[in-house]
Amino acid sequence: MSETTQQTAKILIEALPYIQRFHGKTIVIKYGGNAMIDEALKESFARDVVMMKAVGMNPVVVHGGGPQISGTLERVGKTTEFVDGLRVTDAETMDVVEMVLGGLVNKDIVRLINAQGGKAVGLSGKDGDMIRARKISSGKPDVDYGHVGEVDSISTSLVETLEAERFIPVIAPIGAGSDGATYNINADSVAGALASKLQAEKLVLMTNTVGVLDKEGKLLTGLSATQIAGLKADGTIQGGMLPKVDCALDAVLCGVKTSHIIDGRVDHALLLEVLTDKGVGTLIRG
Ligand SMILES: Nc1ncnc2c1ncn2[C@@H]1O[C@H](COP(=O)(O)OP(=O)(O)O)[C@@H](O)[C@H]1O
Ligand SMILES: CC(=O)N[C@@H](CCC(=O)OP(=O)(O)O)C(=O)O
Repeated sequence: MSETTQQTAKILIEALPYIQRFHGKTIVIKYGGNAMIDEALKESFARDVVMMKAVGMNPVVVHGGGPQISGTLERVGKTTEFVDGLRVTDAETMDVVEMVLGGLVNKDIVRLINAQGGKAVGLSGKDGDMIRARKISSGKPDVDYGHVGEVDSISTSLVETLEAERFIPVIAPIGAGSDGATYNINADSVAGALASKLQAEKLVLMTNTVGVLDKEGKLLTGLSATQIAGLKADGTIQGGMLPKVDCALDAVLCGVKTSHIIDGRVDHALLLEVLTDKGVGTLIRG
């Protein structure tokens, strides 16, 4: 047998303990809009999700689509502003967010997963009364976030029903408020809250950096709550990385075994994280 054949067998067998450990376990994956770069990468993401399902895990996908929302807003001539990583969302912007996230982006991911042989079901947080949201305050007197919400409560019965029937839930981060309004929720926050409620084995946040970087731009492979507080205080962690580390940390503090921030621009990053010895990205500990 050739050396490469042996190497292939070694790589395959390396996955065995992970397949055994994660069999029947829920893994919540946040697929960020910045990681949806091209068709080939999106296809390999979909293949990874289907592979996870095929070996007995329960992947649940929560997706973003920030750049896709911004692109559509630009096309209709509407400016958009982020404050501390969250999009200020007036009523008109909310309509666009719901159309882009709940429609285009959601159905694109569903299509990709189904094309790989999975059975994906696209949902927004409104379906099955899954996500109840409440308006958040920016804490700044001059910034009204409008329709930006945070998770008030999550019902997991729909996700659990889908999991039991071997479907793969694909969820857009939109919630309904008890005030009748629709809310735009940061996708990382939805993924974190859902992972906590499901007591998931893992939360994997896929983004467009190799992980959390220090002041010199070097990858931090592991982070504790104390280290995160320090990096936030000195401005090393900022913008979109703020809600990401916050929800990754909240999730592990609420019982999710591990949270990971990984580079979604790398082909098969998800599979490498879940099924191999190679730690990729940043691991968040409680
Ligand atoms: N310390 C840091 N390490 C890595 N990225 C950081 C850091 N601080 C801020 N960022 C920024 O956060 C971005 C990731 O957040 P975001 O753009 O919201 O991603 P996503 O769309 O995947 O949710 C990175 O591309 C980077 O510009
Ligand atoms: C309140 C808020 O900022 N919501 C996000 C929702 C999408 C998202 O989180 O997308 P990414 O994960 O691709 O950044 C937004 O409007 O962009």
